[in-house]
Amino acid sequence: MSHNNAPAPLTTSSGSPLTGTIRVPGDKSISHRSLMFGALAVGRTTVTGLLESEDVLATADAMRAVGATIEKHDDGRFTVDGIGLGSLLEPESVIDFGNAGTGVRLTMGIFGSHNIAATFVGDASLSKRPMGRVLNPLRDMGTSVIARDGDRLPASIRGAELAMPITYRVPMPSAQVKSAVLLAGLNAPGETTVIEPIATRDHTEKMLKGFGAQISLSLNDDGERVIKLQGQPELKPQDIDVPGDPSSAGFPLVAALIVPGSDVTIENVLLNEHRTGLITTLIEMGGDIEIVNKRETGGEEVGDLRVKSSSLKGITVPADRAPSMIDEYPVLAIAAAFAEGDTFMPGLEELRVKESDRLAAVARGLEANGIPCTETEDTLTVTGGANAIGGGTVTTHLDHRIAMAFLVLGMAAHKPVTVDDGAVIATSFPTFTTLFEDLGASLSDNASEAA
Ligand SMILES: O=C(O)C1=C[C@@H](OP(=O)(O)O)[C@@H](O)[C@H](O)C1
Ligand SMILES: C=C(OP(=O)(O)O)C(=O)O
Repeated sequence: MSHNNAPAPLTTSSGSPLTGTIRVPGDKSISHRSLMFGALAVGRTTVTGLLESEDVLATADAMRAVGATIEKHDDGRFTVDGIGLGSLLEPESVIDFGNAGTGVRLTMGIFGSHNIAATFVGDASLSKRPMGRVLNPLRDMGTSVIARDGDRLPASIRGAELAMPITYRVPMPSAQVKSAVLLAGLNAPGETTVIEPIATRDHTEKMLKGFGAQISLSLNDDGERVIKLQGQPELKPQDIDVPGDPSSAGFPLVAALIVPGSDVTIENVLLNEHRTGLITTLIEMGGDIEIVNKRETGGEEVGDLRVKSSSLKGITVPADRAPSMIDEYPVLAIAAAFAEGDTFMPGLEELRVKESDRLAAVARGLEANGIPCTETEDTLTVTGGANAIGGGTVTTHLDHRIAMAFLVLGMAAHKPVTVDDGAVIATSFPTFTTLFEDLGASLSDNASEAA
């Protein structure tokens, strides 16, 4: 896991246009859930296109620790032989989730309604992140918790003998919190209700339905989403084909827009409506992005993105779009650095509790590279243009998206850009370097040589 890897500085510099056709690895959200739901089903689930990143592999280990058998086969497929809901074994040792917020929070939900004890740890980044947002509703369902001050990791839980179904209104826009409550509700007798005032990614709902759970969605009088789950279903194994991760696609997408003369096609990208905010925003900024070959696989829309370098203009990004592009703001800020005028991004409070305080990390990184920006508690404004930029070293704070976003900056900036730790990229996008080299980008792990 990334917290065990030595920091490895990485530098990018501008050079030739980016050209070619690529595929980004499988979607991280769907990959985590494929392993979790496969573990809760009785029988064999097959997963093709699983993202083999550190976060997802930590989830595989966690599911093995409660009795699932997860294997990779020669053809690249993974199989998950599930133990079945209600039959989880007690893990024999501590569960280490490394850098993975989704992994630990959803797993707390699953374990929290089983009568087992488990202790969770993570790296320095994950140990700073708030876990109360999932531990509080779990407490309401009967889970006992001992956690570090502020409900941080390390944390130990013991699930109730019989979990109580609850009705829970999610206080912040978070698919992880929604999912943790629903997953705990799976092993609670009766109906668990989650009220979601602001829509977030719906992979848990869609995939649980595919695995045979009874789950329904309606809108209440206030227009809030009401999700109802009937507890204790028998989950049936599935064959899952994981589409390309739109959050990972954001990096070649922005790189192709800002590196002059580029023409890149990214195939097989997930186009779930709760994940496409970045594409919408970049098109509004003047980006030449064509969505072709739209099709449906496994209940999800996918398509190919053809993107050519473009003159961008600054815009105001609607705050209510944030949940559909929450992980993409660091790379959007890089696009904004090349756009004419100001790009104003409101509604960013959740960025403060990601792998790093992403609002601050982005602002400091832009400043280190001579790009004017203004940060408030929950907004970022970037003043773009074609001025001399780059030349800085960016502190990544164990945050893969900060590392990748600023490496994209270096591909188009006047001077090379160095990130202090490229090893963190393995959290979500282990093929990042080779994929960009295939497109013609210039990356170097020797900062002095490149600079
Ligand atoms: O449910 C998920 O798979 C995710 C939800 C989001 O987190 P929040 O729910 O904390 O916003 C996102 O940032 C994360 O990368 C993946
Ligand atoms: C926020 C992220 O992930 P997680 O919360 O799963 O660590 C991310 O991948 O940008």
